[in-house]
Amino acid sequence: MEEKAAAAPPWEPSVGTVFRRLAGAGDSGRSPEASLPSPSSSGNGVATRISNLHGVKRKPFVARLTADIIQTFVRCNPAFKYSESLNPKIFLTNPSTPAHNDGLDNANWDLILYVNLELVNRTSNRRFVVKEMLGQGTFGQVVKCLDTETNDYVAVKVIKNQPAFYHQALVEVSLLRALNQTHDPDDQYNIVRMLDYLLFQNHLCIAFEMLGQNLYELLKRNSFRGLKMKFVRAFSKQILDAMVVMRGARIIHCDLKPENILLTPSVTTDAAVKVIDFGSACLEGKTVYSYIQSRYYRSPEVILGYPYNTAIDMWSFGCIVAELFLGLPLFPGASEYDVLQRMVKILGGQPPDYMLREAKNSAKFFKHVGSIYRGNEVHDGIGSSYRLLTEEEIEVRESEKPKVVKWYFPQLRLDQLICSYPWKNSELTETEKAERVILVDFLKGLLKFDPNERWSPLQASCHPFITGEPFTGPYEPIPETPKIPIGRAAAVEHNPGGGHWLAAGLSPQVGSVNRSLPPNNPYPPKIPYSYGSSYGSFGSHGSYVGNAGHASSYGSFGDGNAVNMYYSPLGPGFKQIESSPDVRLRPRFSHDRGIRLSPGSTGPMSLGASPSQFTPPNYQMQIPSNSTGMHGSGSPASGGIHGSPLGKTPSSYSKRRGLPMPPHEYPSQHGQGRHGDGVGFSHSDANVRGHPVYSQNSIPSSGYSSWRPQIGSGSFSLEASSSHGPSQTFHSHFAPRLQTLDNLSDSSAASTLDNAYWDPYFSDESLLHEDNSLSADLSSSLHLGDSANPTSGSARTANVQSHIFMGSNPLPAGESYRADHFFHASSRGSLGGNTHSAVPVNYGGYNPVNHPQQNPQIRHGQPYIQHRYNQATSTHNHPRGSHHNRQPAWPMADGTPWGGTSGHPFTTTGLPSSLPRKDYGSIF
Ligand SMILES: Nc1ncnc2c1ncn2[C@@H]1O[C@H](COP(=O)(O)OP(=O)(O)OP(=O)(O)O)[C@@H](O)[C@H]1O
Repeated sequence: MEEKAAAAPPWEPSVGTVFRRLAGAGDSGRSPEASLPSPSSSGNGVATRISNLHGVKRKPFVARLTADIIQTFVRCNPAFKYSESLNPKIFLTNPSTPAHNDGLDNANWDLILYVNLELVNRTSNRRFVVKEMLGQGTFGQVVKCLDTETNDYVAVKVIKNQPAFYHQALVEVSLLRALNQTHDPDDQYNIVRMLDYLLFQNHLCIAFEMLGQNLYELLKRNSFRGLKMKFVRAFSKQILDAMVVMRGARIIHCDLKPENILLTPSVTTDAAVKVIDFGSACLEGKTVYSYIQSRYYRSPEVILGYPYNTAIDMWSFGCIVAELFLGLPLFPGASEYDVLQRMVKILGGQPPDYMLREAKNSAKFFKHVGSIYRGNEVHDGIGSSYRLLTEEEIEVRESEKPKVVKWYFPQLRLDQLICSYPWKNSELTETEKAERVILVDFLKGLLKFDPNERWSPLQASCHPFITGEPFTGPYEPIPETPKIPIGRAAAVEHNPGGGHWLAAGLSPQVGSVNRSLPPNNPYPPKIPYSYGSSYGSFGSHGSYVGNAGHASSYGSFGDGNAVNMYYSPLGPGFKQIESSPDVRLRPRFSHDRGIRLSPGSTGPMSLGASPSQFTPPNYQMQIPSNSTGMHGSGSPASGGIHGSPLGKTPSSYSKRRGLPMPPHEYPSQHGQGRHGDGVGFSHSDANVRGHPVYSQNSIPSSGYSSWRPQIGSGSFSLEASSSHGPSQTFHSHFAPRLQTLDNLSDSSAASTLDNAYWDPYFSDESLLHEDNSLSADLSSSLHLGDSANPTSGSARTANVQSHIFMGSNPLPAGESYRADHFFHASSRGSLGGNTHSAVPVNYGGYNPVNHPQQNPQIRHGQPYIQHRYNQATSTHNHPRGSHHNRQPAWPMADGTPWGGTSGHPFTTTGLPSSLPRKDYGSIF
């Protein structure tokens, strides 16, 4: 070779051998050797060595040393053996130190996830290969996974291995399943699709379609400058569409906020979002928890401890819309008091007197300054008998200053705030001014203090801000149904223990009134219209006493005389997944499927006080009154926890927000979340919360005698009746068919509880001694594959016998929602011009949920990979090719930036770290 090289010109490859093109893909049909020079021609054996590597030489050198390194090694050394199991694991969970569940979980009961771990649905053998962390929330971790069945990426929520999380996640599964399959079967209404759910290593895993970044991140990326009006409108409309469907299904989301609105992948200029996270949701009429919604988005009625319904979501929605425009939260209070005073200042009113008179927490925030005369109530606060306490008064009362933070925008009324944004001398066009006037009018309807006056999603959908119709003056929605004010139809008693009893049948909804369409009803009867004032059981403060393996839902509903209680998340028809993933939580009672009260029973739920939305209150009714409680010191429900173990952990907080976690933001550590709310925290309340003991005197003495849980009698039985469930006619096409079930009580149920029923820390060993009879019979519509946990015995086997209650198709045969494009991103919404292809508002046949069909493929297809919290770059290409790796919709594909307001006063790229966005009140 040296000779040849010497002979050849220096710029020319010597023999065309080593530099000669090797056999490759294009050489098909030729043997690799055929394309090589013969050893004799090279004369130096180089080609021989090359030919020995013919298996790998087709690939670029870099590939051979990276992606094909194993093959290369094998070629070099046939004795080389590769085993994936020997790979060092790339852990995604933090901390990744084994602590529970035979080493599978960390100290937070999170499954220790690592790259390429396969989450297997044992029933279907569908596998989800973990790829990377997407986010961490209250319930566990959300990871991006490769669905080996479809070869698409999906987002899998891996729920913590804790009973309360598990049960609440079941509710999420149930509600989403109902929404997806029954109410939005064609994926038109901007609600996230649930693809599968399974049980893996004692963790409930829920697979969702993969979505993009959330609206909070979007605002953040826009330096909190707010979005262009056209995007505000487009997103508002889409969220409203989802809310119309949710309300139709009587589902209260309970945690609407920008973080739970995710962008869908966008390949066009259209901006599309979907609502996620039904982990806090409940059915209207089965509202159980009083401490719900994230603080900034928390409605006045929730803050005040007043019965609530789907109107609380409308409040949150109003906050979101304002935030999308302003770029900053409208009521970023550091405590509930702070939020309230911002509401009062910005909106120029206060909650109506009837609400303040009846709400449990009124005295924490308001001072009664005069006699209450019926009919003398002015809801805007003028002439009210109540006045918001000053900070000084709160301080005197609570012995500590209320938590308040400075305002990040001028203290202006809503209209000024919107119309003068960005609050410096900037020229607005006439169109912009007019658009803002419409937006203000829109927001005013959403942010009405009185939930009975607050617009419904359907009413809001008809507002000119959404429809693009000419705005001729303050919008007057057409009434959807005769109003039965929340709370007015029912007496409210204050539980001496701090609980809040909604007496009188638990539901003020008079079914018969709402069963008929109002004569002037402008809407076709496709959407339920009568739930506005229904709320049913107002079990506001169930203390955590554990959840012995039953879905935590119960609540009540009824019309007039009947009250139905169920332990099922979806009420009757939803047979609880009998077994929790953890054997400790397996059910002990067979009455879990439902409890029906006898007609006329109007007993309140026996609820103590709990700050947790997810506090399962049911067993409170079954714990002997002399019980000292079973919260061991290790139990999250014990002591200072005051309720639920569903604590937002500091880690999840900081991970999601990238913000420091102030001590008061640790509800699970310090008790009940409320604690973090400064004035919202009541010590007396706290003493009651979390007390597991059923207390007779916590039940109002009068009027409820017809219903009592059978405590200590060896049974837990309630009379059943099939005649007073809500009738089918009560629900329209969208509504879940709340069928009644007979014989749901079981008098053979045990009456006593031991730690295994409720104490998440109860020893596994104890359970080994127990019989297996409680292994659930897992054959039903909820198929949770058994845990792959090798320790899973039969007792752990969690067959699920669950008939998730599904209504029928929401639309009558032959009817379908219009599929017109409702939103065109390229359009410029302008006043009165109807330039954004608004749905023609035809009150005679208006369908409020017209949905864009512009990107059907993206609703089903997989989006680009958007990293939200770790912001890491994906190393995993989508297996299906480039169209799955679309760029994020940032800016819009047509180059339109999201924000459009110049001269925004904020230069920060984030909210001050001292300003946590929420206190996770939705959980606690
Ligand atoms: N379908 C999805 N596609 C992409 N990312 C998702 C999806 N669902 C959830 N995520 C990500 O995971 C995060 C947590 O999800 P989710 O809100 O459902 O959990 P959570 O435990 O209920 O959270 P939170 O604490 O906000 O209540 C979300 O903020 C989002 O970033």
